[in-house]
Amino acid sequence: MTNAAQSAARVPAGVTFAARLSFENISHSFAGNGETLSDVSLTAEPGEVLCLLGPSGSGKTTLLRIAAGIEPQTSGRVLMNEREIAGPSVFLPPEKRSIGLVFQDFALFPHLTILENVRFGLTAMSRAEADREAEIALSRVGLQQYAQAYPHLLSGGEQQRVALARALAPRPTVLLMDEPFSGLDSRLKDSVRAETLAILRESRATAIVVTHDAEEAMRMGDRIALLRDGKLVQTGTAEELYNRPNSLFAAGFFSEINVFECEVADGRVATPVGSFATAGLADGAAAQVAVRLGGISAGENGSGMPGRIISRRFLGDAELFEIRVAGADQPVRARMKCGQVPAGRRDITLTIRESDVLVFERAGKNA
Ligand SMILES: Nc1ncnc2c1ncn2[C@@H]1O[C@H](COP(=O)(O)OP(=O)(O)OP(=O)(O)O)[C@@H](O)[C@H]1O
Repeated sequence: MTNAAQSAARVPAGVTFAARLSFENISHSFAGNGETLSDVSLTAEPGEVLCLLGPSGSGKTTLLRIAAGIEPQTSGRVLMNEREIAGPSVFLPPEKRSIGLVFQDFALFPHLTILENVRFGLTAMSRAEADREAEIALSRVGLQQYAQAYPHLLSGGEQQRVALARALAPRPTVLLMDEPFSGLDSRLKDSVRAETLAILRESRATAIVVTHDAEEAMRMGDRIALLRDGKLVQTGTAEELYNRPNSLFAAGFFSEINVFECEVADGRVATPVGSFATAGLADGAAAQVAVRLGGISAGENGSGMPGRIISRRFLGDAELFEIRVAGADQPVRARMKCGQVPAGRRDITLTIRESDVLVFERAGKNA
Protein backbone atom coordinates (compact mmCIF):
# COMPACT_ATOMS: atom_id res chain seq x y z
CA MET A 1 0.00 0.00 0.00
CA THR A 2 1.39 3.44 -0.88
CA ASN A 3 1.60 6.21 1.73
CA ALA A 4 -1.19 8.04 -0.02
CA ALA A 5 -3.40 4.96 -0.01
CA GLN A 6 -2.64 4.34 3.66
CA SER A 7 -3.59 7.86 4.66
CA ALA A 8 -6.73 7.69 2.50
CA ALA A 9 -7.70 4.44 4.24
CA ARG A 10 -7.45 6.15 7.63
CA VAL A 11 -9.89 8.89 6.65
CA PRO A 12 -13.23 8.25 8.37
CA ALA A 13 -16.03 7.72 5.90
CA GLY A 14 -16.95 10.83 3.99
CA VAL A 15 -14.84 13.20 6.03
CA THR A 16 -13.32 16.07 4.14
CA PHE A 17 -10.32 18.15 5.10
CA ALA A 18 -11.68 21.65 5.24
CA ALA A 19 -9.80 24.51 3.67
CA ARG A 20 -9.82 28.29 3.93
CA LEU A 21 -10.90 29.94 0.69
CA SER A 22 -10.19 33.64 0.27
CA PHE A 23 -11.14 36.17 -2.35
CA GLU A 24 -8.72 39.09 -2.40
CA ASN A 25 -9.77 42.30 -4.14
CA ILE A 26 -11.73 40.44 -6.82
CA SER A 27 -13.06 42.57 -9.66
CA HIS A 28 -14.67 41.20 -12.77
CA SER A 29 -16.10 42.54 -16.01
CA PHE A 30 -17.67 40.52 -18.79
CA ALA A 31 -16.79 41.68 -22.31
CA GLY A 32 -18.92 44.67 -23.24
CA ASN A 33 -20.41 44.98 -19.73
CA GLY A 34 -19.56 47.22 -16.80
CA GLU A 35 -18.10 45.79 -13.61
CA THR A 36 -19.99 42.72 -12.36
CA LEU A 37 -17.80 42.46 -9.25
CA SER A 38 -15.93 45.37 -7.67
CA ASP A 39 -13.07 44.81 -5.26
CA VAL A 40 -14.62 41.95 -3.30
CA SER A 41 -12.51 40.61 -0.41
CA LEU A 42 -13.97 37.75 1.58
CA THR A 43 -12.84 34.57 3.34
CA ALA A 44 -14.64 31.32 4.00
CA GLU A 45 -13.01 29.82 7.09
CA PRO A 46 -12.28 26.09 7.33
CA GLY A 47 -15.44 24.12 8.02
CA GLU A 48 -17.80 27.09 7.92
CA VAL A 49 -20.88 27.52 5.80
CA LEU A 50 -20.67 30.95 4.20
CA CYS A 51 -23.77 32.18 2.37
CA LEU A 52 -23.46 34.62 -0.52
CA LEU A 53 -26.70 36.56 -0.38
CA GLY A 54 -27.97 39.28 -2.68
CA PRO A 55 -30.64 40.19 -5.21
CA SER A 56 -30.66 38.88 -8.75
CA GLY A 57 -27.70 40.20 -10.73
CA SER A 58 -25.61 41.16 -7.69
CA GLY A 59 -22.74 38.89 -8.81
CA LYS A 60 -23.14 35.87 -6.48
CA THR A 61 -22.90 33.22 -9.19
CA THR A 62 -20.01 35.01 -10.86
CA LEU A 63 -18.06 34.96 -7.58
CA LEU A 64 -18.80 31.24 -7.19
CA ARG A 65 -17.68 30.55 -10.75
CA ILE A 66 -14.47 32.46 -10.09
CA ALA A 67 -13.84 30.28 -7.01
CA ALA A 68 -14.47 27.16 -9.08
CA GLY A 69 -12.14 28.27 -11.87
CA ILE A 70 -14.92 28.28 -14.46
CA GLU A 71 -14.58 32.05 -14.91
CA PRO A 72 -11.17 33.73 -14.60
CA GLN A 73 -11.50 37.03 -12.72
CA THR A 74 -10.37 40.29 -14.33
CA SER A 75 -8.24 41.22 -11.30
CA GLY A 76 -7.55 40.14 -7.73
CA ARG A 77 -6.59 36.76 -6.32
CA VAL A 78 -8.26 33.57 -5.08
CA LEU A 79 -6.36 31.73 -2.34
CA MET A 80 -6.84 28.30 -0.84
CA ASN A 81 -5.11 27.86 2.51
CA GLU A 82 -3.09 31.00 1.74
CA ARG A 83 -1.89 29.50 -1.56
CA GLU A 84 -2.80 31.40 -4.72
CA ILE A 85 -5.00 29.29 -6.99
CA ALA A 86 -6.02 32.13 -9.32
CA GLY A 87 -4.21 35.41 -9.74
CA PRO A 88 -1.71 37.29 -11.85
CA SER A 89 0.82 34.44 -11.83
CA VAL A 90 -1.25 31.26 -11.40
CA PHE A 91 -4.48 29.81 -12.71
CA LEU A 92 -5.41 26.35 -11.50
CA PRO A 93 -8.09 24.75 -13.69
CA PRO A 94 -11.30 23.58 -11.95
CA GLU A 95 -10.21 19.93 -11.70
CA LYS A 96 -7.06 20.90 -9.80
CA ARG A 97 -8.82 22.97 -7.13
CA SER A 98 -10.32 20.23 -4.93
CA ILE A 99 -13.67 21.96 -5.16
CA GLY A 100 -17.09 20.30 -5.34
CA LEU A 101 -19.98 21.92 -7.17
CA VAL A 102 -23.73 21.61 -6.63
CA PHE A 103 -26.10 23.48 -8.89
CA GLN A 104 -29.79 24.20 -8.59
CA ASP A 105 -30.89 21.85 -11.37
CA PHE A 106 -29.09 18.80 -9.85
CA ALA A 107 -27.77 17.95 -13.36
CA LEU A 108 -27.89 14.16 -12.87
CA PHE A 109 -27.35 12.03 -15.98
CA PRO A 110 -30.70 10.30 -16.65
CA HIS A 111 -29.14 7.28 -18.38
CA LEU A 112 -26.74 6.50 -15.50
CA THR A 113 -27.67 4.76 -12.25
CA ILE A 114 -27.44 6.71 -9.01
CA LEU A 115 -24.16 4.98 -8.15
CA GLU A 116 -22.76 5.75 -11.62
CA ASN A 117 -23.82 9.38 -11.25
CA VAL A 118 -22.02 9.66 -7.92
CA ARG A 119 -18.96 7.82 -9.29
CA PHE A 120 -18.78 10.15 -12.28
CA GLY A 121 -16.11 12.51 -10.97
CA LEU A 122 -13.94 9.79 -9.43
CA THR A 123 -11.82 9.23 -12.50
CA ALA A 124 -8.44 9.20 -10.79
CA MET A 125 -9.03 5.89 -8.97
CA SER A 126 -9.67 2.28 -9.91
CA ARG A 127 -13.24 1.17 -10.62
CA ALA A 128 -13.43 -0.78 -7.34
CA GLU A 129 -12.14 2.17 -5.30
CA ALA A 130 -14.47 4.56 -7.11
CA ASP A 131 -17.44 2.27 -6.37
CA ARG A 132 -16.47 2.12 -2.71
CA GLU A 133 -16.09 5.90 -2.44
CA ALA A 134 -19.38 6.44 -4.28
CA GLU A 135 -21.13 4.03 -1.90
CA ILE A 136 -19.67 5.86 1.10
CA ALA A 137 -20.88 9.18 -0.31
CA LEU A 138 -24.34 7.74 -1.00
CA SER A 139 -24.66 6.38 2.52
CA ARG A 140 -23.54 9.78 3.79
CA VAL A 141 -26.73 11.23 2.32
CA GLY A 142 -28.80 8.19 3.35
CA LEU A 143 -29.51 6.90 -0.16
CA GLN A 144 -27.44 3.74 -0.49
CA GLN A 145 -30.59 1.74 -1.17
CA TYR A 146 -31.01 3.61 -4.46
CA ALA A 147 -27.53 2.82 -5.80
CA GLN A 148 -28.85 0.80 -8.76
CA ALA A 149 -31.92 2.96 -9.45
CA TYR A 150 -32.16 5.62 -12.16
CA PRO A 151 -32.67 9.31 -11.31
CA HIS A 152 -36.28 9.54 -12.55
CA LEU A 153 -37.36 7.16 -9.76
CA LEU A 154 -36.19 9.59 -7.07
CA SER A 155 -38.03 12.62 -5.70
CA GLY A 156 -36.59 16.10 -6.25
CA GLY A 157 -35.23 16.15 -2.71
CA GLU A 158 -33.56 12.76 -3.15
CA GLN A 159 -32.04 13.85 -6.46
CA GLN A 160 -30.62 16.90 -4.75
CA ARG A 161 -29.03 14.66 -2.12
CA VAL A 162 -27.51 12.53 -4.92
CA ALA A 163 -26.05 15.72 -6.39
CA LEU A 164 -24.61 16.49 -2.96
CA ALA A 165 -23.18 12.96 -2.68
CA ARG A 166 -21.60 13.35 -6.12
CA ALA A 167 -19.99 16.64 -5.10
CA LEU A 168 -18.74 15.16 -1.79
CA ALA A 169 -17.47 11.86 -3.23
CA PRO A 170 -14.03 13.17 -4.28
CA ARG A 171 -13.71 14.65 -0.75
CA PRO A 172 -13.35 18.23 -1.87
CA THR A 173 -11.88 20.73 0.53
CA VAL A 174 -14.47 23.33 -0.46
CA LEU A 175 -18.03 22.80 -1.61
CA LEU A 176 -19.66 25.45 -3.78
CA MET A 177 -23.45 25.41 -4.01
CA ASP A 178 -25.43 27.66 -6.34
CA GLU A 179 -29.06 28.10 -5.22
CA PRO A 180 -29.07 24.40 -4.33
CA PHE A 181 -32.67 24.27 -3.14
CA SER A 182 -34.43 26.54 -5.61
CA GLY A 183 -35.54 23.59 -7.77
CA LEU A 184 -37.44 22.06 -4.84
CA ASP A 185 -41.01 22.81 -3.90
CA SER A 186 -41.48 24.68 -0.66
CA ARG A 187 -42.65 21.61 1.30
CA LEU A 188 -39.45 19.73 0.51
CA LYS A 189 -37.12 22.68 0.78
CA ASP A 190 -36.99 22.90 4.57
CA SER A 191 -36.22 19.23 5.14
CA VAL A 192 -33.64 18.95 2.32
CA ARG A 193 -31.96 22.12 3.56
CA ALA A 194 -31.77 20.79 7.12
CA GLU A 195 -30.42 17.43 5.90
CA THR A 196 -27.85 19.15 3.70
CA LEU A 197 -26.67 21.27 6.60
CA ALA A 198 -26.32 18.16 8.80
CA ILE A 199 -24.29 16.43 6.06
CA LEU A 200 -22.06 19.49 5.64
CA ARG A 201 -21.43 19.56 9.40
CA GLU A 202 -20.62 15.84 9.47
CA SER A 203 -18.30 16.04 6.49
CA ARG A 204 -16.74 19.21 7.92
CA ALA A 205 -16.46 20.70 4.45
CA THR A 206 -16.05 24.41 3.96
CA ALA A 207 -19.11 25.44 1.97
CA ILE A 208 -20.06 28.56 0.05
CA VAL A 209 -23.77 28.65 -0.67
CA VAL A 210 -25.39 31.14 -3.05
CA THR A 211 -28.92 32.22 -2.27
CA HIS A 212 -31.16 35.24 -2.85
CA ASP A 213 -33.32 34.29 0.13
CA ALA A 214 -32.37 35.97 3.43
CA GLU A 215 -34.20 33.39 5.52
CA GLU A 216 -32.35 30.58 3.78
CA ALA A 217 -29.05 32.36 4.42
CA MET A 218 -29.97 32.77 8.10
CA ARG A 219 -30.97 29.11 8.39
CA MET A 220 -27.80 27.81 6.75
CA GLY A 221 -24.96 30.27 7.09
CA ASP A 222 -22.47 30.47 9.93
CA ARG A 223 -21.82 33.82 8.30
CA ILE A 224 -23.50 35.72 5.52
CA ALA A 225 -21.89 37.97 2.90
CA LEU A 226 -24.41 40.40 1.45
CA LEU A 227 -23.75 41.61 -2.11
CA ARG A 228 -25.32 44.40 -4.07
CA ASP A 229 -24.39 45.49 -7.60
CA GLY A 230 -21.16 43.49 -7.41
CA LYS A 231 -20.03 45.07 -4.14
CA LEU A 232 -19.80 43.48 -0.73
CA VAL A 233 -22.24 45.41 1.46
CA GLN A 234 -21.77 43.64 4.81
CA THR A 235 -20.44 40.38 6.22
CA GLY A 236 -21.38 38.86 9.55
CA THR A 237 -23.53 36.37 11.40
CA ALA A 238 -27.28 36.35 10.90
CA GLU A 239 -27.70 38.17 14.23
CA GLU A 240 -25.19 40.86 13.26
CA LEU A 241 -26.79 41.52 9.90
CA TYR A 242 -30.31 41.45 11.28
CA ASN A 243 -29.70 43.49 14.43
CA ARG A 244 -27.02 45.85 13.14
CA PRO A 245 -27.47 46.27 9.39
CA ASN A 246 -25.04 48.87 8.06
CA SER A 247 -27.44 50.32 5.49
CA LEU A 248 -31.08 50.65 4.63
CA PHE A 249 -30.46 48.09 1.88
CA ALA A 250 -29.19 45.50 4.40
CA ALA A 251 -32.06 46.28 6.79
CA GLY A 252 -34.62 45.81 4.02
CA PHE A 253 -33.05 42.56 2.89
CA PHE A 254 -33.48 40.89 6.26
CA SER A 255 -36.92 42.08 7.25
CA GLU A 256 -39.88 43.88 5.79
CA ILE A 257 -39.70 47.53 6.77
CA ASN A 258 -41.57 50.82 6.56
CA VAL A 259 -39.26 53.67 5.57
CA PHE A 260 -39.72 57.29 6.67
CA GLU A 261 -37.61 60.18 5.38
CA CYS A 262 -36.76 62.63 8.17
CA GLU A 263 -34.37 65.33 9.26
CA VAL A 264 -32.48 64.97 12.52
CA ALA A 265 -33.37 67.62 15.12
CA ASP A 266 -32.17 67.68 18.73
CA GLY A 267 -30.68 64.21 18.26
CA ARG A 268 -34.04 62.72 17.28
CA VAL A 269 -36.09 61.87 14.23
CA ALA A 270 -39.80 62.56 14.21
CA THR A 271 -41.76 60.05 12.10
CA PRO A 272 -45.53 59.69 11.70
CA VAL A 273 -45.36 56.68 14.06
CA GLY A 274 -43.27 58.32 16.77
CA SER A 275 -40.07 60.13 17.63
CA PHE A 276 -36.85 58.17 18.06
CA ALA A 277 -33.33 58.89 19.26
CA THR A 278 -30.55 58.78 16.66
CA ALA A 279 -27.08 57.65 17.56
CA GLY A 280 -24.29 59.69 16.06
CA LEU A 281 -26.23 61.63 13.45
CA ALA A 282 -25.73 65.39 13.38
CA ASP A 283 -28.67 67.74 13.67
CA GLY A 284 -29.87 68.72 10.20
CA ALA A 285 -28.73 65.43 8.63
CA ALA A 286 -31.16 63.74 6.26
CA ALA A 287 -32.13 60.38 7.77
CA GLN A 288 -34.03 57.31 6.68
CA VAL A 289 -35.89 55.58 9.46
CA ALA A 290 -36.70 51.89 9.01
CA VAL A 291 -39.43 50.40 11.18
CA ARG A 292 -39.83 46.64 10.95
CA LEU A 293 -43.37 45.43 10.29
CA GLY A 294 -43.11 43.06 13.24
CA GLY A 295 -42.14 45.90 15.57
CA ILE A 296 -45.53 47.60 15.33
CA SER A 297 -48.33 46.45 17.58
CA ALA A 298 -51.73 47.66 18.67
CA GLY A 299 -51.49 49.92 21.73
CA GLU A 300 -53.31 48.88 24.85
CA ASN A 301 -55.93 51.16 26.43
CA GLY A 302 -55.66 53.62 23.55
CA SER A 303 -52.00 54.48 24.06
CA GLY A 304 -49.79 55.29 21.05
CA MET A 305 -50.28 56.86 17.62
CA PRO A 306 -53.84 56.74 16.25
CA GLY A 307 -54.34 54.95 12.93
CA ARG A 308 -57.14 53.62 10.77
CA ILE A 309 -56.97 50.12 9.34
CA ILE A 310 -57.44 50.16 5.57
CA SER A 311 -56.71 46.49 4.93
CA ARG A 312 -55.86 43.34 6.83
CA ARG A 313 -54.77 39.97 5.50
CA PHE A 314 -54.78 36.69 7.37
CA LEU A 315 -51.43 34.84 7.14
CA GLY A 316 -52.02 31.98 9.55
CA ASP A 317 -50.00 32.81 12.64
CA ALA A 318 -50.00 36.53 11.90
CA GLU A 319 -52.01 39.23 10.18
CA LEU A 320 -50.67 41.83 7.79
CA PHE A 321 -52.18 45.30 8.18
CA GLU A 322 -52.14 48.50 6.15
CA ILE A 323 -52.89 51.43 8.41
CA ARG A 324 -53.50 55.05 7.54
CA VAL A 325 -51.55 57.29 9.91
CA ALA A 326 -51.60 61.12 9.88
CA GLY A 327 -48.46 62.55 8.27
CA ALA A 328 -47.49 59.36 6.38
CA ASP A 329 -47.68 59.49 2.55
CA GLN A 330 -48.07 55.73 2.33
CA PRO A 331 -50.09 53.36 4.53
CA VAL A 332 -47.99 52.04 7.41
CA ARG A 333 -47.62 48.27 7.21
CA ALA A 334 -47.64 46.11 10.34
CA ARG A 335 -47.45 42.41 11.08
CA MET A 336 -49.25 41.42 14.26
CA LYS A 337 -50.17 38.17 15.95
CA CYS A 338 -53.64 36.97 15.04
CA GLY A 339 -56.16 38.05 17.60
CA GLN A 340 -54.34 41.23 18.61
CA VAL A 341 -56.88 43.35 16.79
CA PRO A 342 -60.52 42.26 17.15
CA ALA A 343 -62.36 41.51 13.89
CA GLY A 344 -64.17 44.53 12.50
CA ARG A 345 -62.07 47.08 14.42
CA ARG A 346 -61.17 50.08 12.25
CA ASP A 347 -59.52 52.57 14.56
CA ILE A 348 -56.54 51.52 16.62
CA THR A 349 -53.45 53.01 18.19
CA LEU A 350 -49.94 51.89 17.38
CA THR A 351 -46.96 51.29 19.63
CA ILE A 352 -43.48 50.73 18.28
CA ARG A 353 -40.76 48.51 19.75
CA GLU A 354 -37.60 50.64 19.72
CA SER A 355 -35.37 47.65 18.84
CA ASP A 356 -37.27 47.43 15.55
CA VAL A 357 -36.40 51.00 14.60
CA LEU A 358 -33.17 51.53 12.63
CA VAL A 359 -31.96 54.97 11.63
CA PHE A 360 -29.55 55.53 8.73
CA GLU A 361 -28.03 58.67 7.34
CA ARG A 362 -29.32 59.23 3.84
CA ALA A 363 -26.27 58.87 1.62
CA GLY A 364 -26.91 58.66 -2.13
CA LYS A 365 -27.82 55.49 -3.97
CA ASN A 366 -26.50 52.97 -1.45
CA ALA A 367 -28.35 54.33 1.54
N1 LIG B 1 -21.41 35.10 -19.19
C1 LIG B 1 -21.84 36.34 -18.99
N2 LIG B 1 -21.66 37.30 -19.93
C2 LIG B 1 -22.08 38.57 -19.73
N3 LIG B 1 -22.67 39.01 -18.60
C3 LIG B 1 -22.87 38.11 -17.62
C4 LIG B 1 -22.47 36.73 -17.76
N4 LIG B 1 -22.77 36.08 -16.61
C5 LIG B 1 -23.35 36.99 -15.79
N5 LIG B 1 -23.41 38.19 -16.40
C6 LIG B 1 -23.95 39.44 -15.79
O1 LIG B 1 -23.30 39.67 -14.57
C7 LIG B 1 -24.21 40.16 -13.59
C8 LIG B 1 -24.17 39.29 -12.37
O2 LIG B 1 -24.66 38.02 -12.69
P1 LIG B 1 -24.66 36.82 -11.65
O3 LIG B 1 -25.29 35.64 -12.33
O4 LIG B 1 -23.32 36.66 -11.06
O5 LIG B 1 -25.63 37.39 -10.53
P2 LIG B 1 -26.43 36.63 -9.38
O6 LIG B 1 -26.32 37.51 -8.19
O7 LIG B 1 -25.93 35.24 -9.26
O8 LIG B 1 -27.90 36.65 -9.95
P3 LIG B 1 -29.04 35.52 -9.94
O9 LIG B 1 -29.49 35.42 -8.51
O10 LIG B 1 -30.09 36.10 -10.84
O11 LIG B 1 -28.43 34.26 -10.47
C9 LIG B 1 -25.58 40.20 -14.26
O12 LIG B 1 -25.82 41.50 -14.69
C10 LIG B 1 -25.42 39.27 -15.43
O13 LIG B 1 -26.25 39.66 -16.50
